[in-house]
Amino acid sequence: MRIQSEFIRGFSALAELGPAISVFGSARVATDDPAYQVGVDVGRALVEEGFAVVTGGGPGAMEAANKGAREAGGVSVGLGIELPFETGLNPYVTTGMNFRYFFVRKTVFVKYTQGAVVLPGGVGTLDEMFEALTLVQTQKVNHYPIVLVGADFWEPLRGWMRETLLSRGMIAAADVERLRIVDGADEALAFIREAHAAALEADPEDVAKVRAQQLNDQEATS
Ligand SMILES: CC(C)=CCNc1ncnc2c1ncn2[C@@H]1O[C@H](COP(=O)(O)O)[C@@H](O)[C@H]1O
Repeated sequence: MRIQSEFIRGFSALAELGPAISVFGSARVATDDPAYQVGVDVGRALVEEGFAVVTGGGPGAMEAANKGAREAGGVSVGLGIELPFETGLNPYVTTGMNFRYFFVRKTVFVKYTQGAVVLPGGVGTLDEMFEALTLVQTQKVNHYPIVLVGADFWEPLRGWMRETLLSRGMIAAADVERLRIVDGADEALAFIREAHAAALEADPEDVAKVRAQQLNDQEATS
């Protein structure tokens, strides 16, 4: 019951959200780390392109993206998680809620956004990135660009996916190529823009359908 009500709360909180992009990344990046500034730039660039920014609402890269989004006057969403060591939502979140369950929260990230920008991070970031990739690979989610920012950080992972996963037949070449690696906010935005435009072209009613689906879900669960 608790799980169900958390899904409902999450769906209701974001039902009216327009086009949005998730930003995942390390909770541990310090504000003076250059990676923090990349997060700020990503948040700002997404808002300037017309997207709401959705993060885990915590510190580090999440805070950076929320800061950029908020400072650009956009919708800055934080889907927080209740943890034993309470950190709370960062101060740049304009729309926030806290989840008890990571898996509910992960569903909400992918369901209510049209793509993901992934900044360098640890297991939490990898979990979110692979969740999104699994849903795309299995076509549970379509037209969902995933862009990894920071070639030096991400190339070794993609290399391992090619050399080990692909060569042993555990993954398709297309799945590896789905992960676009870029450097910096401008390149990340260019890819998201291109992918979003392609999605709209493939299905011009895409955004409208996403909206309608969200409203249906909300009605079905209320
Ligand atoms: C300093 C610290 C560990 C704070 C934890 N506070 C957190 N607050 C919100 N989301 C989080 C937190 N830790 C991990 N996550 C989730 O996992 C990702 C970061 O995990 P990591 O630091 O890469 O592995 C984020 O995208 C976020 O969605």
